[in-house]
Amino acid sequence: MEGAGRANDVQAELDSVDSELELIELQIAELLQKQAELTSRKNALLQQLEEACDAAPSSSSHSATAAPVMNKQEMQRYDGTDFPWYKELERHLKDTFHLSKFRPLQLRAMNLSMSSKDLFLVMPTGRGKSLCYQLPAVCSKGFTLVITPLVSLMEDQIMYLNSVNVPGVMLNASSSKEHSKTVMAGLTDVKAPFKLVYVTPEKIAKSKLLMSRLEKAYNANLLSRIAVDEVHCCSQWGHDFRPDYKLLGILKRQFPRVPLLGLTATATSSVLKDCEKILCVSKPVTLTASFNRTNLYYEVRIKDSNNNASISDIASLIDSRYKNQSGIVYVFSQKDAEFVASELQKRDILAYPYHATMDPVDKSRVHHKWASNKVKVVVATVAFGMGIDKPDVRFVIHHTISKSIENYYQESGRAGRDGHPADCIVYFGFSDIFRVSTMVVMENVGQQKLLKMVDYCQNVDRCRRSLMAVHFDEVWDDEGCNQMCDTCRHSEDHTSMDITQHAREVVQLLELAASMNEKLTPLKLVDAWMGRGPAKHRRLIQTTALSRLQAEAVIVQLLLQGYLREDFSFTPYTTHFYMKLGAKSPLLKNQNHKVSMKRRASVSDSVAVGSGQTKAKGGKRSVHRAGAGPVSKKVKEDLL
Ligand SMILES: Nc1ncnc2c1ncn2[C@H]1C[C@H](O)[C@@H](COP(=O)(O)OP(=O)(O)OP(=O)(O)O)O1
Repeated sequence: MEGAGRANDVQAELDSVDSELELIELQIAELLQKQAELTSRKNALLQQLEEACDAAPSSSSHSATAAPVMNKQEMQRYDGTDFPWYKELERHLKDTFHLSKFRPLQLRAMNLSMSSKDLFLVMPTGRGKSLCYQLPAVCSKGFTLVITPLVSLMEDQIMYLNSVNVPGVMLNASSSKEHSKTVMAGLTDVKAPFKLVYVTPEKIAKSKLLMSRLEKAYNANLLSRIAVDEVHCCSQWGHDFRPDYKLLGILKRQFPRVPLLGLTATATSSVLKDCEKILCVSKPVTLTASFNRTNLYYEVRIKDSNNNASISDIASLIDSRYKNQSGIVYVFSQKDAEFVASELQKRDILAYPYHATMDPVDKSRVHHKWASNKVKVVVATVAFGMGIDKPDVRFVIHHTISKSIENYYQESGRAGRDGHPADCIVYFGFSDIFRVSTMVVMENVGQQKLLKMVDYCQNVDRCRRSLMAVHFDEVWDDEGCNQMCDTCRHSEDHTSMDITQHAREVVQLLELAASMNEKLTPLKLVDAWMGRGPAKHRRLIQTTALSRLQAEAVIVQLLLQGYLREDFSFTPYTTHFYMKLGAKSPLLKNQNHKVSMKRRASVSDSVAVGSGQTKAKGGKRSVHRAGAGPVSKKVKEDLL
């Protein structure tokens, strides 16, 4: 009797906790709604502020704190060609650097820097930041001092400058005495034997001799400009803090008349504020290029457990939409690089593998053949990245998802550097989530970042650009996308599906497994739910009628929404992943609680759920047999 009374009490308390949790859910939903409204209001206000500033006269009496350093009209003046140095800039752009025109913001940055303004330039990787100090260096008296964190970056730059006959030298911890002596002497030589002098921040911090030579050069007006590459390294809030960068404030204190140019591909406004203080520059002009690559088309395709089907799909794309065009297929592992390349070869596609453990000679041979268009496709791990600067890459296909959206942006961003349209397609497979998890398990926020990538892939109703933009502190809305992603092209093509009952079944299954002291890997969970597990389970649980892809999509959704979570255990050889109940799973006990997911309406259940699947432009789907025959004679000859 007493036991029954106690059970009633517990049940009553549980009900009350349930309703409180439900209330919190509602409040969270309301807060999220409010956040969206406020963000949109904030953007509208920022727009109004910008317009008001534009309308104000340039010599306005705004207080220094309220007004931006320069208004839009003033800024646009620096895009002009009527500066005394313009002809020289243009001549060297063509004759020395062999480039036909400036890229967006380059001329503005150069004009500002040549006008002796201090400048922070935030531009995505590969957009041409270096030219913004290299070209002014060539057109100015004396030399430009460049602070770079890595010796390898310096070496690349010097190699490039030598190839275009621009004298550049570097000084770092491993420079020989003789070399250092020559460089030090050159710094005060009025004939300016070097136009660019690259040094590490440690050199500035530790070499008194260097500082005294720079002082002499400054007094002789030979130090024309200071460029601080990877300027975000100054700030502890940046992602790559370098203690020696903290000491670079000495440059502006010692050489106040020399314009400073800080360059970075990644810095929020608070990081830049911090850099401003550390470098002792007062109110620099900040130029920020949008990270939105408008010429890239983003698409997600669902990969089922049959790996060969996705390879056939990739082969079909390369054979039709990308016929004779250059591209990269990114894979997860070295083994995958070999496997996928050989499967593509079997399908008559000349594709070379590339990964970190290959012989360096083979690596550079593959790189060279690809760069010179003798081979169109490289199947590579992310080791194929640094220094890849081919302009005409028309497609980057990810055979496996990247470990974060930031990584995906970088990797896929190797497409379309020439500004012409190019495609970025990622194949999203359920089991890949857990393969990539093993790679990021030790990283600080690795799992969270991976789940954001999964969310990007699972999404069917939001512009893919807008999902990426959040990671760069930017707003790229659906209009800015211009139908250059699959969700914008199919904007009406999704419905909401109630998955509450499915969620309850999955939770019941995991509870049953836990009661039997069994751990379920994600794949076993799907198997068991589909009635493919051990017979003892099948008797006890409600199996699902969903297709495998649907079942996987529901489980991914439950993982993203926090009804499930990943758990892992380590052996000396591998990491095992298991599915566990997540923080929100108790909410399912409440009969009024609802869980839903969005899905593509037009995609047949047997093909994909939550997929961005679209047909290749040529209209063709996979035409090759899975596991097709041996490598063709033609490909064999080309491989030799
Ligand atoms: N105006 C231009 N026209 C054509 N190509 C250009 C132009 N300016 C630069 N480039 C090329 C030169 C390089 O091959 C490539 C990338 O330039 P680079 O200066 O290395 O980029 P970046 O400095 O922004 O990248 P990172 O962040 O990797 O240092 O772009």
